[in-house]
Amino acid sequence: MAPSPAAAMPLAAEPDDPEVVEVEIEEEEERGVKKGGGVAELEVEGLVVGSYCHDVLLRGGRVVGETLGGAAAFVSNVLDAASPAGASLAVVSKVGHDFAYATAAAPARHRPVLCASPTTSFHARFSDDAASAHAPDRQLRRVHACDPIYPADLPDRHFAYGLAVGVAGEVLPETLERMIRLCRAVLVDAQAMIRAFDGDAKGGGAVRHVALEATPYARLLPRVAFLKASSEEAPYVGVETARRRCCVIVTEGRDGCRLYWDGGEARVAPFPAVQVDPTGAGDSFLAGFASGLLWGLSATDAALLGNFFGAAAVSQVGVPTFDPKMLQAVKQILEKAIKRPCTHLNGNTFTFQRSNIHDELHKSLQEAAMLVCEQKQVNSPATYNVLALVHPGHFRIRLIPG
Ligand SMILES: Nc1ncnc2c1ncn2[C@@H]1O[C@H](COP(=O)(O)OP(=O)(O)OP(=O)(O)O)[C@@H](O)[C@H]1O
Ligand SMILES: O[C@H]1[C@H](O)[C@@H](O)[C@H](O)[C@@H](O)[C@H]1O
Repeated sequence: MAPSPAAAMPLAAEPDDPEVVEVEIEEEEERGVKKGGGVAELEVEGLVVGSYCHDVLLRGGRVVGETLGGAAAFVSNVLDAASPAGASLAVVSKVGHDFAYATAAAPARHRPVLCASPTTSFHARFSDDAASAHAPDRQLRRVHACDPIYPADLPDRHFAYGLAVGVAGEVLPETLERMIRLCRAVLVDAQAMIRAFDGDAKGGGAVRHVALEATPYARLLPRVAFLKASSEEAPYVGVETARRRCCVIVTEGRDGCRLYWDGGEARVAPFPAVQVDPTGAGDSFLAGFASGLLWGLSATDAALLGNFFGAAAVSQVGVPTFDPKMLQAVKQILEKAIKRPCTHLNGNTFTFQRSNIHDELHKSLQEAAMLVCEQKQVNSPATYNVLALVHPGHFRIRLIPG
């Protein structure tokens, strides 16, 4: 189906909510918005909720790598790198005293809350068979579960936007509800809502999916702006029902993604990548997408930025390091394409239509993506038998020699 003309997406909070009116006034005052026609650079704060974790990567029964994980780690990495000037981030994440990435050279970017329970940890068992873009590429097992994130753990202030990105059921339904009240637009990763765990008392067990409709999160969907699911998760989300309540984005691995809203849909093309580790692709996609919205792009155009950062994520093991020159090039492309360096996520509506800069933006970002691929090949002369090719100098991960 061809993308439809502009469609309107309501705010996360009800427009007649007195809290919203109050926020608008406070926001204007806090941001020093110039009145009377002056150009204003808005300051926008986002809220990311979800815990960091330890990821242990296994192949053929052997541990081949240990990395910082958790969607919040990947998401904040991209948002910090790609958001326009004036955008900042608060991250609410819980870890145990065993957390291994607090003091490393490239630590978790935002300080987590320390708990008595151990850090959430996952074992990701990769198969040797080449996975299709739509098939599961790994079996996940939760080994430990840290404490949930409660509504009271969220900061007591309002945010322009929020990302609910749990990995182990830690974003409770009541926490998501509080996020919806605090944030003007909320983006949710389906994995925060539909994961269930076969388990023992310590939280260990295989990761399964349950139907979103059967969870307490389902009633919150009409107040969510965007719901992202992988193609493996999409059947549990029920795209046809969900798209009537919010915009649903289904990521399709190396095939890019599709957006579904009430009244239209669009396919957004992928970028080239040499995949070494698929972990965090969906997280990086969601953050790239959110930063595209912050730059003022329509949802369909913003998904290009999602695909770009999804491709960048699979090119490295663990939380990726971005080349500053690549980031500069991306920001220049956006500044040139948008011609209006102001943040937009606090607008009243989102638009979905593919704009007339879509193809030009795709072409320019494709050139930046090629730079990433070429640079990677120059920097990675050695072939490591880890997940495929691995950057030997990557310091955020501990690779177990083959
Ligand atoms: N091999 C690839 N080549 C190019 N882009 C990719 C590739 N894999 C993923 N991407 C990009 O990343 C996005 C998210 O990937 P995917 O659909 O695999 O998410 P996911 O299964 O949620 O990932 P994960 O659970 O590993 O974080 C895709 O929509 C695409 O834009
Ligand atoms: O670090 C990863 C990542 O955040 C993935 O999005 C999630 O699916 C995994 O459970 C987690 O271990």
